[in-house]
Amino acid sequence: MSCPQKDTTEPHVLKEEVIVSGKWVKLEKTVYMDPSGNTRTWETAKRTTRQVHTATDGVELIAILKRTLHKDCVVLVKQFRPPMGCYTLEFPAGLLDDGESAETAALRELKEETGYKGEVVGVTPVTCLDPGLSNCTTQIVMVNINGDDIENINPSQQLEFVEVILLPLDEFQKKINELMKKEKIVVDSKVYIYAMGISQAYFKPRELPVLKQ
Ligand SMILES: Nc1nc(=O)[nH]c2c1ncn2[C@H]1C[C@H](O)[C@@H](COP(=O)(O)OP(=O)(O)O)O1
Repeated sequence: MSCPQKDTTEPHVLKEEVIVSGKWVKLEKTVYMDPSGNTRTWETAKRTTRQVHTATDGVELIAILKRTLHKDCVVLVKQFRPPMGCYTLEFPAGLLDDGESAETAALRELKEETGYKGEVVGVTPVTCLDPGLSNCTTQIVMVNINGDDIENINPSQQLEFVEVILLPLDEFQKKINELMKKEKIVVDSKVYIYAMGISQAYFKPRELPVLKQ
């Protein structure tokens, strides 16, 4: 018995037209062919700041502060974000400068936003942030901070309106939830997903039925 053939096309972008452009952000009409071969349009937001020769707009850091006789802590930043109209809790982050690698940008942003000097221990490929709205991309950089290092004992950050928040890794999700109860703050989804992943990895294996008895 033969299966009916389904007509499909490799979807692709045909044309991009700028509708309006500001200094930092532009709105485009994206004309594309869908998988059925129909021509359609999409409203797309883009940053104007993307550097040439890179597909990455910026970096975000999962920075872990490691100190003798202290619990390992995740380094977060709290700041007022105009598009949200409120304070947010995020990983330290920033846009790439011209010619900069993700690793270099991550260590520069860490120093600027938190005062800490770190060491890169891992980096993701280019990942998308909100692909139904925008072509914005990020690379997440894993960084360890030696908190016993003299340079990291009293870190002084350079940004007046950014508050550094340290939360213990072993109670990460619980501490975020407590902070959200105490303050009117919106948590970045990557931060919360990381917290859920850590909880899952630490605690869920112990919830296997056989181990619960
Ligand atoms: N969408 C934006 N609107 C602005 O009015 N200004 C913006 C936007 N995006 C970035 N910026 C400005 C604000 C900062 O002065 C610089 C660099 O931001 P950076 O620190 O690299 O990134 P964030 O910490 O994530 O803001 O760009």
